[in-house]
Order: sequence, then C-alpha cells, then structure tokens
Amino acid sequence: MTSQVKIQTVDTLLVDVPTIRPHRLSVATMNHQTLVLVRIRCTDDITGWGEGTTIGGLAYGEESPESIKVNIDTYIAPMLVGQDPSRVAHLMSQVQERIQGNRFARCAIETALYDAQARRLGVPLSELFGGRVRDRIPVAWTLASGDTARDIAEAERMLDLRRHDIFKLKIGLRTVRDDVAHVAAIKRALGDRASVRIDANQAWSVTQALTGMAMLADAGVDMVEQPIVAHDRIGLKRLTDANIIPVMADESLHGPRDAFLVASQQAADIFAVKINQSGGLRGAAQVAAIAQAANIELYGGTMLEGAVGTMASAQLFSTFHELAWGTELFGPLLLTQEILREPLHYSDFSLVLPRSPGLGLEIDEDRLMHLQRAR
Ligand SMILES: O=C(O)C[C@H]1C=CC(=O)O1
Ligand SMILES: [Mn+2]
Repeated sequence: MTSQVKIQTVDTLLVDVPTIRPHRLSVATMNHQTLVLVRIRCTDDITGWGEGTTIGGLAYGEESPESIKVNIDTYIAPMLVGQDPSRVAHLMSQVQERIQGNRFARCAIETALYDAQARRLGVPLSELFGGRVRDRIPVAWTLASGDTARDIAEAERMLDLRRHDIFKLKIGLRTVRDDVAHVAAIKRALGDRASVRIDANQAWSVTQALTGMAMLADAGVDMVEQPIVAHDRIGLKRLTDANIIPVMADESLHGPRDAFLVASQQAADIFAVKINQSGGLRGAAQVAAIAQAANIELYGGTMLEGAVGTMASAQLFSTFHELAWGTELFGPLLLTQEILREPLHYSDFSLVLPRSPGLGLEIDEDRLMHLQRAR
C-alpha cells in the first residue's frame, strides 16, 4: 500500500545551551551542551523531532555536533525528501546502505521519523516498540562539579527535592587514591539514603581499575562504569570476572555488534543502553535484547541530550521488562534553557512519561529559532 504522504523538509538546528554548572568528565569539562535537533515536516502537516547530541565536541565520540549537522544536511536529508515518511524501517535501511557510521546522525533522523509516525497513528512512541511496561522510570543524577563538599550539598538537595536518590560520580582526573577518597566521602555522607556509582570514562588501566574497584567496593559503591579504554574487551572481562563490584559497559557499546561481542564473552555485568551510541531506537532495542538474552542487566544511559533525545530514550526504556539499574535521563535538568512549552515532569525520583502521541512533547519553536546558533 502506498500512501500519498511525503517528506517535505528535513532541517537541522544547532542549539548551544549553558549548563547549570561545569560538568567535569575525565574526557572534557562541559560548560555548555550543543543540542543537535532534527525537524522533519511532512505533507500531512505532521512534524517529527529527533536529536543527535554528543558530549564535549569530539572528546567523547567520533561525531561532532557540526559533523552531525553537515552530514545530515548534505547526505541524508536529500535521500529522504519526497519519500513516504510512514515507512520508517524502509527509509532507515536505505540510509544504512548508503551512509557509513554516523550513528548519532542516524539516531536523530530515525527518532524524528518515529515521532512523526507515532503522531500520525495517534499513539505514544513506546507503542511502536511493543508498548510500555511502566509509565515512570527512575533517574540518577551525576555529581561532577569536581568539588567534594559541593557534590555532597548537591546530592542532599536532590534527596530533599525527592528528585534523585541514585548518584553517578564522574572520576578519572585525579589519582586513583584521591578519586576514591572523594567518592568515599560522598558515600559516607549519604549512607543508605542513596545508591552511589562511579564512571571513570575509560581513564584507568586494568591494574588501576582492579585496585580502585576493591577500594570502591569497601566504600559501599554499587557499580563501576567503563573504568578502562573502550576497545579493551579482554580487560573488561578481567574486571568483570574479578567479581569485586558490578561492571557496566558504556563506551564499549556502539550498537548491536559490540553488544553481541561483549555479551558473548560475558565481559560486563550491565549494559548502558544509549539510543545515540546505538545508531537509533531500533539499534538500542537490539542492544537491550542481546543483553537480556545473555543475562546482562540494563541501565538506560544518556549522552546528556536535551528534552527530545531524553524523551525518545524514555519512550524506548519504558518498554524494557527489566531495568535493574534505572536510568540517567536527567539531561534537560543540567541545562539552563527550556525548549519545550511544558517542561518534562520529574517527581518521586523518576521521570514521568506523557501519554500523548509521538514523543509526547511540544517544542517551543519560536524559542528554538531564537536560541539556535547563527548560520
Ligand atoms: O555516561 C557517560 O559517560 C556520559 C554522560 C552520562 C551522564 C553523565 O553525566 O555523562
Ligand atoms: Mn558513561
């Protein structure tokens, strides 16, 4: 059956938004985030939105905000204009055939197409992925100011607000001993009121990780995320087999193929599932399925996307039967500017999913036009 509906325009927007405080990772200190938004307008007056946001320019991934935009504008958008937007899988398989790599760009496009199609069908995006298991999902907060006392005060405020009771601490810029002292002080202050985890963003060697993990386990930390370099699967397996503390794979996962390799070697206890790293929602769903088949637990990860990428992730994660480690879908809360008419709803330590069609968001387009980077 062919529909008469066609894709009219595919636009990309770069939006630079300051963060509420410096966000210090081992690979970059973020004072702002650059949202890469895609808007797909169709001839049936339906508009879909997607996001392909990364972290720290080229510091975290091999796509920059600028490369995502230029590659969509130059190569992907012309392939889509004039085509039937309701055939999302078909369009994405065409993109996959002709575009190498560019997972973030493909995620942004795929999300916008699914948002539009779900709106067309009058259902939340989650329904296109099998339907929801839950209407709210737990959300962790990252403590990454670089200052122990400030991080403790921030955590206390989040607990008081009942916004977060899971904290991920960014480490890897100092010596292992200094980092562990920082983490242990925070865990001591929070006690059993919160789960504390760390993310070294690949900063440690295997031997540093083995030492650090033992000390972190003693301090009461619940899990370590990507302690060592992304490509070292054998090293990651050594850490997992050491059985000191649960190990989560993050940067080691660039979609289903990596997920299969890590899972088949049982090289991690937990997967951070990310829609952008997986090349889109379907890729991320496949990563999750591979994890579950291998008895690897799930965590809903973020690339610190704004509202669009965050809600796209939430729509998918809401369909996961098991989500043992919760999510970190706090991206919009790290930003100083709102791009929605109604902000996302966070309460009782979780993000609430809207029931309205598509992503369930209303973009404030006037505001976005005002905020977007000058061309
Ligand atoms: O997990 C990462 O490596 C990236 C990101 C997610 C949360 C956060 O603070 O940084
Ligand atoms: Mn991480």
